[in-house]
Amino acid sequence: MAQITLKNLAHSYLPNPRGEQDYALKEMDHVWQDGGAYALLGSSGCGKTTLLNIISGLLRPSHGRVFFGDRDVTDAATAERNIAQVFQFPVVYDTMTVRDNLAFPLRNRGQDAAYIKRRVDQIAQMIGMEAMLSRKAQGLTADAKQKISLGRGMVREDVNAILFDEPLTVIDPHMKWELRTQLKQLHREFGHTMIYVTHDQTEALTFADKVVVMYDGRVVQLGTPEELFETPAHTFVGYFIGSPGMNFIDAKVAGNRATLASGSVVDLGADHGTPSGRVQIGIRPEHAVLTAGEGLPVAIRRVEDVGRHRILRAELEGQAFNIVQPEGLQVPGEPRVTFAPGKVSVYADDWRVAPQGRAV
Ligand SMILES: Nc1ncnc2c1ncn2[C@@H]1O[C@H](COP(=O)(O)OP(=O)(O)OP(=O)(O)O)[C@@H](O)[C@H]1O
Repeated sequence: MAQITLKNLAHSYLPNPRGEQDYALKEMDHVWQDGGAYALLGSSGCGKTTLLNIISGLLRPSHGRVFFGDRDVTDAATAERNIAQVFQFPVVYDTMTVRDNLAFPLRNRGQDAAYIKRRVDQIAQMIGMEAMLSRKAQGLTADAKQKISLGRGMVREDVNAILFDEPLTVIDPHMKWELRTQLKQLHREFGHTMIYVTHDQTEALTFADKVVVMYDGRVVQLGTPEELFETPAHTFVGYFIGSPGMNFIDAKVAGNRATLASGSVVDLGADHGTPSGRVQIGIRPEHAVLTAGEGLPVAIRRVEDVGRHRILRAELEGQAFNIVQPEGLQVPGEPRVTFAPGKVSVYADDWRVAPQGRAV
């Protein structure tokens, strides 16, 4: 296992990139701790696969270096990096049995037969395929084949890292949840460095200890699921994490006061200085509270009942604004909204402005 370090890494697919816009990955410095379970999360085209391919050695970065531990592997081929990979679609040998497919990486490295049997049985149990070990892979469903790919990716205990690129795309929803839980269990047991690429926040937040959020070729935040929820470092994180995402309202900020376009003032609870650029305040729908008396006037456009709570689709200051209301509460006749103290974030040109005296 190894710590993975990216130094001044950047990548452009163009031979002569002219500016930042020509880079699929903008310059980044980044450390993936040995034994960490990371999810790499972001919408389509933000550079997740590019980054994963650079780590695995399928792609050579146009700038910067990649280290596994102290070793510079930038020019090392995938085979030399001692990693396991699981891709979006199954890669299995149809003519082999399920057992032989799972055993393949171990046999390749000359492990002894008793160990191989023990390890394959353990992995087969994890992916729920003990009963199929003697079957040929041919004719199995795509779902079953992908489980074999996952199992084969995890069968070796001595790899530097396991890289997963959207591995559950073809798996049915119920099994997805089960496999994710088992992957997490496996991580706890064996402590592999795992990097899991996905554009699905549920997948990322349930699998990973640390989530790396990418946007437009950059890592915009690396944090625990709780940090991403409570203190999004970038408006994209606020918008992407949560359901619905964070609300943003244009404002002017001075000290602990945010003044909105209508002249209404929101108390920020802490000094935020006088940020410049496009300044917005960000409020999670869960941190907005409907009242009948105090607060800002809000118009409720639609109510969606989603089980334990309701989502109120509203309008505040002429902009769309979502409120999550606990079950059992009523919408007042002339609704107003207040924000939970200390739960209003400030953004300047999309980046979070930390309250003074506190880290981001
Ligand atoms: N081989 C390539 N040649 C040229 N441009 C590419 C190539 N592969 C990816 N790109 C571009 O690089 C950017 C990042 O793509 P990448 O596949 O890394 O994103 P992604 O986040 O993995 O997206 P997805 O979730 O859709 O796979 C995109 O603008 C994409 O069009």
